[in-house]
Amino acid sequence: MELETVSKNRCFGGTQGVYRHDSKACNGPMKLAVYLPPQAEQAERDGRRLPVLTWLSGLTCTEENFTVKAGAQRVAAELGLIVVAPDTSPRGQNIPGEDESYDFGSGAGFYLDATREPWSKAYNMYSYVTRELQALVAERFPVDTARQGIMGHSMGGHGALTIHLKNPGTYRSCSAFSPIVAPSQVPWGHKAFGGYLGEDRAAWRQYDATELVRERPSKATILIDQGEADNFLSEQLRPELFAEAARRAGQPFELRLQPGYDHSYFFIASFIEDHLRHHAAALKG
Ligand SMILES: N[C@@H](CCC(=O)N[C@@H](CS)C(=O)NCC(=O)O)C(=O)O
Repeated sequence: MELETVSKNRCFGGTQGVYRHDSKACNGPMKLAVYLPPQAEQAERDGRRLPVLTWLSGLTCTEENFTVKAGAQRVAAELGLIVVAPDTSPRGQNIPGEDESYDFGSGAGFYLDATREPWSKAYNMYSYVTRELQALVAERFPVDTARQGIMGHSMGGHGALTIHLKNPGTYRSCSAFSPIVAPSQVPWGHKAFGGYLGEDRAAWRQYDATELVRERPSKATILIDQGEADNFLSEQLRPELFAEAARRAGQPFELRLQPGYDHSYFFIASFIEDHLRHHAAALKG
């Protein structure tokens, strides 16, 4: 698969890269950021492979927000983790309404495969992340596909939880910041799922972490951080709904409520180290 280099910068002894490629699932060019820790060069020479984490960002983000704001590289370098951060939606599809709101269309792919026209021709972020990006990264970087984790923020926290619960053998570790845990029950989810999937609520269940955890809890311990001063907490995020369903289903998890923290990347930067260590420990060996 072709991968065009947009930029490359030395960072904590490794390399922060940004790349572009043509995506089938998203019907056009997609960008992604990949951090290679310093261990990657030696690993490539020795034919060894490193664990990889996929980060999924939230509404309005591109591959850039996490890369420049979370400060994940220092600890990823220490732990020898490759970190991949894709864009959050297809771009430039010329679909009416695509760029009208921050919570639908561009920047708001919701990590699902749309079934409604015209969105279904491009808005296939679930297949993009779990198949196309997966294959591309495995082909182009020294990643150990048996040691993969997934994490994300807000809409990307929803993506991380649902993708882990649907593919626990591939994405073996999971964590989330301020995730949308029950999209079927909150306004962001109603708008996105209604628009991409239609009004048949049965079709929504496969992309709702609170529904999924009831039916198929995983064995991994899911780490969730949530700021208590997050403006979206009570209307859109509602982590208690997931916690209750997870408890009943026997899903191991740790939900940490962090006093004073809001929804921003300042919150993510404050706790990203814990998340990276959580994944590294789960993917060890
Ligand atoms: N634009 C929206 C909020 C969007 C928002 O908070 N996006 C979060 C993810 S849900 C984000 O990460 N924004 C980009 C950033 O902070 O760099 C609003 O003003 O209500």
